[in-house]
Amino acid sequence: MSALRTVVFVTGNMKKLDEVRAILAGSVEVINRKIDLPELQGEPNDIAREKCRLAAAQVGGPVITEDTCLCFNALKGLPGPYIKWFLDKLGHEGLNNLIAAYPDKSAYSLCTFAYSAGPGSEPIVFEGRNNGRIVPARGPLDFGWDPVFQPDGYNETYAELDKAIKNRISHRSQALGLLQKYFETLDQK
Ligand SMILES: O=c1[nH]c(=O)c2ncn([C@@H]3O[C@H](COP(=O)(O)OP(=O)(O)OP(=O)(O)O)[C@@H](O)[C@H]3O)c2[nH]1
Ligand SMILES: [Mg+2]
Repeated sequence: MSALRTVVFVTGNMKKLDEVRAILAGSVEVINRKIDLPELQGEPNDIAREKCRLAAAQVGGPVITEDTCLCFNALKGLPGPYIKWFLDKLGHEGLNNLIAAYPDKSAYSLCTFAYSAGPGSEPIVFEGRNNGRIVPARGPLDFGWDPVFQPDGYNETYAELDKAIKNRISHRSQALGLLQKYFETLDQK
């Protein structure tokens, strides 16, 4: 049996790390470097690539990074990559209030993983997206905006869903599925 691939995941967010480890369990071993990387402003894809370039330079080897957005359709995709600061300042109720004047409560969670083979090596990105809607907070409050995001096809918010179900359907697991496929192509070379 071949040894598990090992990757360094640069993130300051231990909740992300837990989910990534759970989703990749048995296929990839994830080592964490806890660096809160500066983030460029702009489109999610560009933010994800730049974050990965910085991470590869700091670590001096192959890395993955991840950037998560929560996008409200009524606001044409905002707060998007700025959700961390909106959540921090406004809280769950404030996120609901942002779209109170709009009948459209639909939203999507977007996760962009980026992989760089090392310093100077152009990052490759893998995107996962899950559609849903913004609801008043329900469920445990231990991870970000999970209590206000209800994925399509479910009566529960991400926070209320069993962790195994969230990890099967989430933005994060879809993006990681693509990353895993990419790693498989590398293994075949
Ligand atoms: O309820 C949630 N369910 C999720 O599945 C999820 N994934 C990320 N987040 C939050 O959304 C912002 C993204 O910002 P972000 O991508 O810059 O992350 P971060 O700064 O925390 O870590 P990192 O940039 O060091 O990796 C941060 O507030 C994260 O806590 C989530 N909240
Ligand atoms: Mg961040």
